Amino acid sequence: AATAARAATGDPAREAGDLRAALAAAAAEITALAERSDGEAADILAFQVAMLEDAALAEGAFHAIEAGIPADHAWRQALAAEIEGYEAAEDEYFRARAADLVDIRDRVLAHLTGTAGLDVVPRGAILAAEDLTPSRFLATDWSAGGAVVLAGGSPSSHVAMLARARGVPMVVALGETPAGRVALVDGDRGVVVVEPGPQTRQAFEGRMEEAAAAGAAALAFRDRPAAMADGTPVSVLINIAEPAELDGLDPAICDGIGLVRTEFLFHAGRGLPDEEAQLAVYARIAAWARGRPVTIRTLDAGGDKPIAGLTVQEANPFLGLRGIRLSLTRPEVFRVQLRALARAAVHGNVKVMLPMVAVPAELERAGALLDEAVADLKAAGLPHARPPLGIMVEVPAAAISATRFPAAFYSIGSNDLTQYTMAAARDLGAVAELNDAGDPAVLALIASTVAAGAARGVEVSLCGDAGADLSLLPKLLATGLRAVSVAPVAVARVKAAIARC
Ligand SMILES: C=C(OP(=O)(O)O)C(=O)O
Repeated sequence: AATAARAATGDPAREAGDLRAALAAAAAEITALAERSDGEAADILAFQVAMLEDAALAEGAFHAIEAGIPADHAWRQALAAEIEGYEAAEDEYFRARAADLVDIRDRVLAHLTGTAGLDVVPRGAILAAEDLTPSRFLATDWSAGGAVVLAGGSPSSHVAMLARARGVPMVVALGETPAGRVALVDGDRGVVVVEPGPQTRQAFEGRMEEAAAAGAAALAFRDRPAAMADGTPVSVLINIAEPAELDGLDPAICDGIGLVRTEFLFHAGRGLPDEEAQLAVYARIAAWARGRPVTIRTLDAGGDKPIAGLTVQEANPFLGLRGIRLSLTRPEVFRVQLRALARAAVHGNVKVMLPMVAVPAELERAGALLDEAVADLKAAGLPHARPPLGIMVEVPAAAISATRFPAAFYSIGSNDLTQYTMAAARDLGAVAELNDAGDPAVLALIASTVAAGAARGVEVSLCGDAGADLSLLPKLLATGLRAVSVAPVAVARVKAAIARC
């Protein structure tokens, strides 16, 4: 939130009004939080509300606005001076208040820049909870840092995957959380140290420095094409779950986008997105890649990804009406997405991918609907192209007999393929050990999919989290796999690991 851009109105009266509204909204938000808190947390929040309601805090900002400075800049400048003052204080109590001011600054900025509604996790804070939904995670601004510890959950759940993609340290299935206490979160080892002593802190800081150094060394690989030790090229693509992940990212670091999860469009809480709204997003993503392939997955709702107005409650949601099954039962919704994708195809190298395909008839029916959408667009004179149609291989039935599917490409969804092969739900900590993508049974299905791709002469990539598991990469490449799609933050270290294979 502290860095989001805002378009200034150029009118000091409106800018002042916007700042007043943002101050009031932030105060109301913190008051509501304080009402749900107790102890020290409630005291800190009450202090923040008092600061916000003190007219002196924003006085400098309102003067700057009168002089023509936009509201967000004026507020940032005014707070910078205050924060500096507190940071320089002799008294430890006052120094500690600087963090509260940073929190207040960011909340008000979130309202000014339209990212309000996002919870801002302050620097160094750990979110402790029983569990966390993917949409709640996405509604939180992690740009300042922060970590998550969960009493429940599982390392292969969607929320864990989102945290990995954004580099947010998360430890799950703790049984209980250290709420309200000081802790160190070690996401690499899955360890939380509560009330660490000075030696533990020092050792931890040393490891953080080492990790930063290893990350810096891997960075040298990020901008080059990936190749194994003997020079064999390997494609490294990226996965994204929302277009904001592309902001500031250079497409030259990857060979394209191997997976765009489109669920974010349907989570916005404004009903199902229409064709124009979808087209705008897909076209933007396609154009970003500058000619590189962009594989957009059709809606993969259901399972642990419920969508209001679309999915239904089921006893076994992972085995139910999800992915392509749901799209085929709601053709009026599916058609809108297919039309938007065909229209976006003129903006770049778009490929369309179907999730949860179990039988060839699903691919055939989706292909017929895509053909219909293309014919309608042609009749309406709208620019379009027919994108190649491929499938996710994530149901064992498809992996065992992939050659039966006349798909333009295969993309192995190792997260779901693992849960279905091992019969171990990806969101359940109790069976997390069984949910192992490196199990020989899962690797055998990956190898058979790679062989099917070779037999049919179509591309095979892997877009599940296994692709970024450095200890698993050598085994994946040993199956003949030559394309992986990983979170943007993982590109450098995956390329570095491929070079060691
Ligand atoms: C990439 C995958 O899809 P998702 O994690 O979005 O279900 C997968 O199952 O491996």
